[in-house]
Amino acid sequence: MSMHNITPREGRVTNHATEGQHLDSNSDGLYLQGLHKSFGGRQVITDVTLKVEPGELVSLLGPSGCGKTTTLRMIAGFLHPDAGKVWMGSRDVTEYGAERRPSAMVFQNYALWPQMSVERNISFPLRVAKVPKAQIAQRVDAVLELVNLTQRRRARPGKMSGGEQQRASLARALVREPSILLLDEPLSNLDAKLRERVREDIREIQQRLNITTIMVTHDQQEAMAISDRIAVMHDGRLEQVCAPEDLYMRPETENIARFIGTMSDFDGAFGPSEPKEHWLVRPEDIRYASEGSELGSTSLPVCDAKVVRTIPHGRYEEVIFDAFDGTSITGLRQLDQPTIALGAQVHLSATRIYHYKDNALLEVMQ
Ligand SMILES: Nc1ncnc2c1ncn2[C@@H]1O[C@H](COP(=O)(O)OP(=O)(O)OP(=O)(O)O)[C@@H](O)[C@H]1O
Repeated sequence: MSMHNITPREGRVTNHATEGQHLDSNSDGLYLQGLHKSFGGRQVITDVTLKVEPGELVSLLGPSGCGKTTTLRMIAGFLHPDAGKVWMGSRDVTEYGAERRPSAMVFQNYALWPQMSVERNISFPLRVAKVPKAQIAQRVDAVLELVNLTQRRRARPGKMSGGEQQRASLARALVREPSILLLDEPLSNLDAKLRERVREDIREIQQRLNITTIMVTHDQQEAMAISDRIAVMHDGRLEQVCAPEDLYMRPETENIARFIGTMSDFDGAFGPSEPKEHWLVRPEDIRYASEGSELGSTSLPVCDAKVVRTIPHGRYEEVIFDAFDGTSITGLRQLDQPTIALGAQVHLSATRIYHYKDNALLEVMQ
């Protein structure tokens, strides 16, 4: 990637329409090979192996404390693994410090220097690296344009919005022309509305530069919205690495099934004289019929329950059922479906159910 050749395409970030011009990309792939890390005798990363293709955006997703940041810091070169290797392109960079790696990181808190203008902040890494002045000016201009901050180049971080600070921090990482971009919870300091816009901006820039990117997040919607693939971590291990839609439709472990979206426990039987079995089910897959009316044909298990709560969400409402064994099951009612009274007794079934044993997916029935 060559910053001074960047010709922005149409988009919210740049507002310049020069569609059709492409960048040369020297984006590196990333390969994490069997990473392990312990702190004070406690193992926090176990055998993390992950291959990221050049130009791909992969999110590391998982609950707090699962090891996402530790993994990112080992990729960046701020932390040395106890075992395993980090490859960038064809180079083993495990023994390199952060400054020798072809990667750059955007920090969660932006880490901008308050006393410096945006352009001084952005040019800083190049001044430290003693890049010739004319080249610095060119590269800073290009990257400011890329993140749409040209008009704000003389502003200090304290006078900028959260979104602008985020873009300045992204620009400071990109001005080094890294071949791998590392994002540590890049949107967590922004309010909900801005977060959606900035995440689209990040994706657009990432795709325009075709730069290999690893993003740490605990926000599944964020990961779903912009990732090519999502790597889900649990307790220091990678449990599943796949496209966002596969993660939702086919969670390979019970941990992930319960972490992504909503899953209810569903104890149902295939027939009146059949034993009950334990399943997991998504709200949109629940079907209900009030006592005395037919559920329609279903080959999947059925159980009895009553409506205990409805939660409006605008276009639809969540319906919370209590099964008679005490479990709570969440279903949905679209606004064009008949209303359902609190306390109503219903039969429940599902169009798709998941069966797990010892955390592993055994079968999906539909
Ligand atoms: N320098 C350290 N010394 C001791 N323990 C650490 C250190 N850094 C991380 N840990 C521990 O390692 C585990 C993984 O932490 P890590 O920050 O990687 O998780 P995370 O998934 O990024 O969580 P969060 O989303 O809360 O940032 C946690 O239990 C944490 O307490």
